[in-house]
Amino acid sequence: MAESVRFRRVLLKVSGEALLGDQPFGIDEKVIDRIAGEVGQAVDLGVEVGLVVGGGNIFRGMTIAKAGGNRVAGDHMGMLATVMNAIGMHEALERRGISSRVFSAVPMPTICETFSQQRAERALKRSKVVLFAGGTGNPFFTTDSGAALRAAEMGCEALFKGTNVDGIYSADPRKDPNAVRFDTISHAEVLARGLQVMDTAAVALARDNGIPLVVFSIQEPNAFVDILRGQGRATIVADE
Ligand SMILES: Nc1ncnc2c1ncn2[C@@H]1O[C@H](COP(=O)(O)OP(=O)(O)OP(=O)(O)O)[C@@H](O)[C@H]1O
Ligand SMILES: O=c1ccn([C@@H]2O[C@H](COP(=O)(O)O)[C@@H](O)[C@H]2O)c(=O)[nH]1
Repeated sequence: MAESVRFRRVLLKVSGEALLGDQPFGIDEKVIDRIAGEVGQAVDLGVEVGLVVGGGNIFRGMTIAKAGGNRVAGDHMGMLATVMNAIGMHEALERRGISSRVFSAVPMPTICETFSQQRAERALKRSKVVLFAGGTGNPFFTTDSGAALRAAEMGCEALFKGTNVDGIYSADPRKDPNAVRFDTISHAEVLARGLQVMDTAAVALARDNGIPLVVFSIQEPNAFVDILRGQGRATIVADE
């Protein structure tokens, strides 16, 4: 009999920064291989997995904007960074024999497929991991928003954010040693308190579509699968 899991279809957002490992830039092959393996375990549990990888290990548009440059051009570069990471993750999955497809919000047909909800749906139903690259395809957004958008479009039961911290705190735990961690919190409270672990647009989109958020440390080996099994450490964001 199939093992029971909390969700049957999820969107996993992995922050680009998490792929750095010990490096200052780019992708640590050991890290991406471990994450690919954990995604494969989720598929083996019968979970349909959509995957969004951020671009923070390569480029963020705000870097250019803060230096007085053109934000739109910077965001275009950031979106391309997310495509690079998606291709890297696709390779890592395929090396492990985990079938996956890359759909980009920005058409680049010689490199990967252009996003189509219908084709992504068919791929998920066939137990393929679906990588959503290029964020929303628009500047002034982030991959958190892209992940919330795809989670809504694909009818995901939860949006997992795998990041460098083990949940949502009352303040950024990397800056405030007195920050207090939440086990559960509502979307409304995350927004009202201005908690920055995910961007506001993403939290609002998840709230409006009744999608719970699960914030956990992707640095913690097996956390993703443990949480799917009803164990593991995470902050759950859900309506009261
Ligand atoms: N209230 C909070 N609770 C938890 N983390 C917070 C909070 N406020 C800010 N953060 C910070 O938010 C970060 C999460 O964002 P993350 O690094 O995953 O960025 P991202 O934009 O999603 O991904 P990328 O690295 O691809 O740009 C954490 O590392 C944490 O330091
Ligand atoms: O919809 C989107 C998604 C992303 N961007 C740009 O890409 C970078 C990297 O994404 P992160 O979410 O920060 O990892 C982001 O900083 C934006 O510059 C975008 O423009 N639109």
